[in-house]
Amino acid sequence: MVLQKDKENLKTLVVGGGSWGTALAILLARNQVPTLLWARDLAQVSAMILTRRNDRYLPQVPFPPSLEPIADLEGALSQTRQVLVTVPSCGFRPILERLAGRLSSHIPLIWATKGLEPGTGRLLHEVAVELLGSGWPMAVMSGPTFAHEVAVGLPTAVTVAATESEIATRFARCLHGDTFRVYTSDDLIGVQLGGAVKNVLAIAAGISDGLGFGANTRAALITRGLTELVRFALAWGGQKETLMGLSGLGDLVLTCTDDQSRNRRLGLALAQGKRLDEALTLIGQAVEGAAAAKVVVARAKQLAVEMPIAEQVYQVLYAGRHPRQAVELLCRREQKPEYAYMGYLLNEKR
Ligand SMILES: NC(=O)C1=CN([C@@H]2O[C@H](COP(=O)(O)OP(=O)(O)OC[C@H]3O[C@@H](n4cnc5c(N)ncnc54)[C@H](OP(=O)(O)O)[C@@H]3O)[C@@H](O)[C@H]2O)C=CC1
Ligand SMILES: O=C(CO)COP(=O)(O)O
Repeated sequence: MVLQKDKENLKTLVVGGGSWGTALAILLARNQVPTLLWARDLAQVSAMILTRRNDRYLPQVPFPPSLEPIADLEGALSQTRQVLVTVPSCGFRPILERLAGRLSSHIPLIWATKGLEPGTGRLLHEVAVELLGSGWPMAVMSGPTFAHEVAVGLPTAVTVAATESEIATRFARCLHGDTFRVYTSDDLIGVQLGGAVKNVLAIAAGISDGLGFGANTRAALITRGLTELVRFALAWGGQKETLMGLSGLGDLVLTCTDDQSRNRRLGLALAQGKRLDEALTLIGQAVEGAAAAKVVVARAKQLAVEMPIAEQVYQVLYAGRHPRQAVELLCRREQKPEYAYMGYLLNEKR
């Protein structure tokens, strides 16, 4: 149990001043958790101190009094009781390399990043274990959460999975409030894979809608996408219940169906004939599914898991396949029983 007094003692450092880091810092501070928000760009930090908003990534949402933007990462670490990393997956290792050696061993590391390590395809907790050591208290939060909706206080629910239940419970209490609900879990693998793979599938949903296909197609993509996600996560050691929960199905539905999603918007732009680099520049924010498509497809091959939708997204992004042809190829796949993947759901060996 974390009392209000304890929350006030749980000064939290949010590392990453993008839309998600800012929304979470606002949420924590609104819950009376003293919160430091670090961004790598000094000019951005100075502007946030001056205007008490993040005009670059989350305009219109004022900072609560207990939120303090900060430019000195090392100085911030010396004051903090827990660290929440919110940079995109490409920045995860570099940030942890800066934190390692400066972070005291009892300070939990939590991240809200959704992705695998670009290049290696490793889970982010594997990167964290490599850099901080295996006994380090760590947790990941994930779920259906658009930053703006969280920042303005619309009701939202997430999952926090941790190496120790006490870490998850303590962090959950810091986030928990009238409009924010946190469920805890011990399935770090499942929670991370849900967040990483849904981004790839949201690109597929965007492509489908951008091509003018209908609600039937979108529902089929989400459902068959979930099948791929479950197969992949079970083969990796995740738990099926996790994939049916907020960090799996919940986030998949959210991201595939609403244009607040940057991954979905990437798919829409590709379907309209934009090149990948053009579309990414236009969106101008983290689009994790673009990097995730590469490593998810490579990992699926290693694990001998079929992921036809992710494979087609990869082909459109990196092999010049026309989006319309990708959809045709998916439809023309050999006929099979819907539950051919049931062995995975029952945790049977293939
Ligand atoms: N936005 C959302 O609704 C949600 C996002 N997420 C996840 O959160 C993560 C961050 O996304 P989000 O905040 O939306 O992204 P944004 O594009 O809004 O912001 C990215 C932020 O990360 C910073 N950054 C980028 N690379 C590095 C790096 N190498 N080192 C330090 N900082 C870096 C950027 O700094 P600069 O401005 O200087 O480039 C910027 O502050 C992603 O994994 C995303 O999937 C999860 C749930 C919801
Ligand atoms: O993760 C998110 C919602 O849960 C944000 O989705 P996008 O990164 O696609 O914008």
